[in-house]
Amino acid sequence: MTTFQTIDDIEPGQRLLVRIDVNAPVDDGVVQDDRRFARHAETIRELLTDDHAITLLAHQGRPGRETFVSLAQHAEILADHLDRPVDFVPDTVGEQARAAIEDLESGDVLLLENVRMCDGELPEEEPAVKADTDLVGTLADEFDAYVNDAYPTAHRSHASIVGFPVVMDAYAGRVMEQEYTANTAVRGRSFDGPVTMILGGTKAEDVIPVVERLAEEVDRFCLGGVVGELFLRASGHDLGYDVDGTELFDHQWADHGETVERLLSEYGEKIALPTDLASEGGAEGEGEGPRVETPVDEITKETSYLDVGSETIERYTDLVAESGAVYVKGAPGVFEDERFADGTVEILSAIADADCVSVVGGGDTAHAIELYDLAADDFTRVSIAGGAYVRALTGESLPGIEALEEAAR
Ligand SMILES: Nc1ncnc2c1ncn2[C@@H]1O[C@H](COP(=O)(O)OP(=O)(O)O)[C@@H](O)[C@H]1O
Ligand SMILES: O=C(OP(=O)(O)O)[C@H](O)COP(=O)(O)O
Repeated sequence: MTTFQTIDDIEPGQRLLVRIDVNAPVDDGVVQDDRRFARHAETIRELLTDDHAITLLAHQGRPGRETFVSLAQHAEILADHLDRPVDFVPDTVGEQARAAIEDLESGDVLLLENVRMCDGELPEEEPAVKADTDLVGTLADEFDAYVNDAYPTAHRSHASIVGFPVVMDAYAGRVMEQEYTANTAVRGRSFDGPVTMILGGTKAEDVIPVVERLAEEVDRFCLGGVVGELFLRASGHDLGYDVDGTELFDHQWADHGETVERLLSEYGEKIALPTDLASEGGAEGEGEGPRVETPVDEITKETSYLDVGSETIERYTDLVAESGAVYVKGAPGVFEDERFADGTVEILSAIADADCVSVVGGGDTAHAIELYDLAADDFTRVSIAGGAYVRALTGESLPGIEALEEAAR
């Protein structure tokens, strides 16, 4: 039983603004198709059967990152999934966008430009503040109702997530409804065996609070990726520093280093850290060097480590094999590069083979399942969300859901 309205509650033939999340991996400027497109295509297809005119609003990356690109390619990928045209306009809130929206007829689908290119979208602020942005004020006038299908962004108090429900009728899309219900249901379940959580990826700030919030429910946390290196740094290793211009470690350490140190001292017995890591070998300038593994005790600050090593993989997969439930958020290594995919692929394969309840979350992590031909059916659930899914596990409320609930009241 949901406490918000869904697309079942919308009268046919409306002009809808639909927020989706097709934030996808980008490889050398090329946007990669992933499960998010397929899932949102299902919602859009369902809306089209009710003769709505649909304008899609979405984001990609964050300003300053390589993944911060236009949504032109996203429109093409969506069109392939829908097997019908999806128009794209390189504007979100200006005259060009408004003209394209006004031209829309029932059964048309239009995608607006990356909403994170608009002032007012990104800083996380209260819904009333976000409702007061030019973005919300201008676009709200063009539509009969707002649909939020962007579950993977439901944990962000951004204008396109929490602003529109303040000023117009707001409904949850199918992805939002199904992901929210399924992820919330995992919380509080009891399992036949220890609960293991694999934590990795780059967004350490989304993952660090999970250790404390789930310390009661989870028996052991197996860390990898950037978050693993930050915990190794806290435990006194010469690791977890930005090298070669990366911007992954030092700012997250500055913001969360003290928390990581405290978590390690309070929950250390539950936290498994890598004992070896993999990096690129070979002399500088030689091109793609081979994978080289180094025990963490011999590691130096000057090298970028891109995967957990074989000894760590064996420890983690042994823990997985004896688990009653395994949750995953974030990849243990840079699996997009085959040399550094062992940790991610072997740990995911061990979970797929284990006789346990398994939930894998995170846009990038879920992408690894497709990239390496693992069967999604071998997992109990593959969520298209990362940060939002772990918050659902911890019982923390999601601003995007709260906004829909408030609109329903
Ligand atoms: N040691 C590492 N250094 C840099 N990037 C890493 C490392 N380990 C994993 N990653 C990257 O983390 C990404 C996933 O991070 P994140 O966005 O936090 O997870 P998700 O999207 O699954 O929620 C992967 O694409 C992977 O390349
Ligand atoms: O991909 C996303 O989150 P995820 O990496 O937690 O799955 C969402 O699109 C949110 O993006 P953000 O973490 O840049 O706000």
